[in-house]
Amino acid sequence: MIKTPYTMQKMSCFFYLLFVCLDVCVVHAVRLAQLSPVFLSYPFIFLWGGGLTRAVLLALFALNYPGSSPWMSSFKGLQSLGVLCFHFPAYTSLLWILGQPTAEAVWGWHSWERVCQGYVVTLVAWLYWSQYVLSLLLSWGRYFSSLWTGGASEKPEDNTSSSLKRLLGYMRPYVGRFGAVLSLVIFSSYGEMAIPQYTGRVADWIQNESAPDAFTEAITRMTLMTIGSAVLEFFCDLMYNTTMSLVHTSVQKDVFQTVIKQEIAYFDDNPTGELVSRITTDTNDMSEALSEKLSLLMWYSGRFSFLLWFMVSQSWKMTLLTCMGLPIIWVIPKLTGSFHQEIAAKVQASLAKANQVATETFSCMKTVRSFANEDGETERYKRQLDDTYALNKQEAAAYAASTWANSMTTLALKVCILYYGGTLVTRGTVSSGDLVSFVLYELQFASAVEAVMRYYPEVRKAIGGSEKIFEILDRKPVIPEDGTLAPESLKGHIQFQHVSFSYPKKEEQSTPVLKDVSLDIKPGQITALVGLNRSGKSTCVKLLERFYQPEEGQILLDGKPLQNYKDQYLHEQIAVVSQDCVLFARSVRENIKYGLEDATDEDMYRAAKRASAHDFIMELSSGYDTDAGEKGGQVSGGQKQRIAIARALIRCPKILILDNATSDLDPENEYQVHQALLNQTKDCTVLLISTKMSVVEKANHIIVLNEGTVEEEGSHDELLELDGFYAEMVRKQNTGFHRQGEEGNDSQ
Ligand SMILES: Nc1ncnc2c1ncn2[C@@H]1O[C@H](COP(=O)(O)OP(=O)(O)OP(=O)(O)O)[C@@H](O)[C@H]1O
Repeated sequence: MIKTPYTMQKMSCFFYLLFVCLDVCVVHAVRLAQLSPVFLSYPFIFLWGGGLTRAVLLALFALNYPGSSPWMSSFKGLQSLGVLCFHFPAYTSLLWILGQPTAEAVWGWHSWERVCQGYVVTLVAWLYWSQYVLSLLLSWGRYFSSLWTGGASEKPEDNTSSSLKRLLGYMRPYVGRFGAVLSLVIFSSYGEMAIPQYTGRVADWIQNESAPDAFTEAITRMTLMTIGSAVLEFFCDLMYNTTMSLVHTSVQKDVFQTVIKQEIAYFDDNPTGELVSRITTDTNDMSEALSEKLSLLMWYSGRFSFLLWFMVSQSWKMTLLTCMGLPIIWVIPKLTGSFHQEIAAKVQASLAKANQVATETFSCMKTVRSFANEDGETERYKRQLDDTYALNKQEAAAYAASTWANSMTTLALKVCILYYGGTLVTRGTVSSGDLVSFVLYELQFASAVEAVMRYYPEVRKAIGGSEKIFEILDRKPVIPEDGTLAPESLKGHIQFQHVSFSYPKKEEQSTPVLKDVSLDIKPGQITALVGLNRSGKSTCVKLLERFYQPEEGQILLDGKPLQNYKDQYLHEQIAVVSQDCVLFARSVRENIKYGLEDATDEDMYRAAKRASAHDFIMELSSGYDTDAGEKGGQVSGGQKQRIAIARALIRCPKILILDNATSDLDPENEYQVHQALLNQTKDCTVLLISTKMSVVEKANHIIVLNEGTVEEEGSHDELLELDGFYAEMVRKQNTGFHRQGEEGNDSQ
């Protein structure tokens, strides 16, 4: 017979019904067989054999029935089948091992009541598997065994696990404090058990007033333990939060240190705001989550453990009932809650659409008015609001259902416990005080488990979020190894030999900025580098500062490759003052002595005088202690540039690079600064970059760059005589502006 999809659908509808019918038939057939004289003397063998027969027949049916559900033939389905068929033999065997009476269980397992009970147990087991309770417990076990010991876990690590390991690394120096916190958590959680425990004792005393001291004793103990627990909690919180602040500070410090050591290209690719957010916001979020949620998780875990312990010691049967009921308590509100959330999201989307209509209408008000369509727009808005109202009604119903389901399931569990507890009290297995204590424990237990389930994923998420921080901490800067050269005397002879370079770009193809550039910058001379904007002048300077590496060719300093010099030495010998020089939001003194903490005030005054900055600094409100920073600074753009020049000169560099350094100065000051600089840096190699031809014409040698290549070079006079690119630039700068028509008139 060909099975059409319709036939298959019908068959699958009947699958579970047939499954239950078959199970009932098998159970009753086994029951009849059990009564046969052959099996009467081997009840346990029969019990297990019956379970096996049941499992095999049901599995064969599940695997072969054409409309069988895929879940039933999956591992989880077969696992549940195993629970259904073998939980009772296992339970009965356990009773037998514990020396408990088993006759009722052995001969009564096929009753209707027991069969239904079996289905409930299987359902609870399935809920455990399908929820993350088990995975949560397992992953805890895995974490605490592998992380503290530093051992490798079996599975490949996920991000959260590796981030947690790193975090624990930061916590390790404070292991003593964490140990103390843990002890305080344990003692304080234990103290919290006093109220339910002694309330039970008081209930016992009410029933049986024969021991008059028992009441006073119970109340006294309860009070002392509760106060003790509160005091310990206070100290624990204090110690935990201060320790976490220490951890936070050391993470922040390390991130800052790692970022500052990255290559310059890294700062080109990562906006400053993003880097600052990594150091501040991300670390703050992580530490807040850890301080708040991890501490709550710890508290509730402590409470959970003690509650479980006390509940088991009170009555293991009632504890088992509570544990079986908990998954139902979680799952039903979760299902109704997710339905509510789904509708709430739809309501939000609908509201956003209504807002969009309003925004669009008001922003195009003139168009609406000129087409006299006010009523049309009002109608459109109303239609949108009607949609929102329809969804609102659904949301209200879903919310009510979710709250109702929540309280009903909790109530149902409590009623079950009270009913079962009541029967145990009637049988005399537990006292009524124990039942009171148990009910109070159970109340706290449900909320502790719920809190653990809520905070655990949040803590995991926060730890996983810290992954970005650790990514930065793990990043190795792409910088060639530091050189070893640091000669006592340096001539300052710079050579670019066939240098080609393009800026590293993440996605797009990078275009070459320098193409086969060869330059010879003679020691002790003034060399000017000129060219149109974006011709690559500043790039040459950045390569000299070793911010980037040439792709081809090499740069020599005194005949030796630049990368062979020590980084610190190089930056002491080469001082760069650029147009976009930045002063820090600190005093003028700190700015000039930047990076040279042992420089004397005399050195500072000398450098300031050479940069023509001393006089104006002395006139500032607080002299050298005036704030020179970007914000709130009292110094103008030109003055800032002269302070930046003083900052460069205090190092007595061998090579001075002025990259449009005087562009913010008026002609008078520019002349003064240049004159002072050139007079006082006689033994220095000076590389002068300027777009002003009047500035560069005094240079010993002029190199003209055009679109990343050397166009021409020579002295000012030689280049003028050549009448090429440089001569054209000089001409253009000396020619005034005029309108085209006027040009025509002029020529007439
Ligand atoms: N950090 C960077 N990342 C990517 N491209 C860059 C970077 N810095 C400069 N460039 C590009 O390199 C080219 C050369 O720039 P450079 O600043 O060296 O020219 P310049 O001659 O000094 O120009 P200007 O006179 O305008 O300062 C330009 O196209 C510029 O956009």
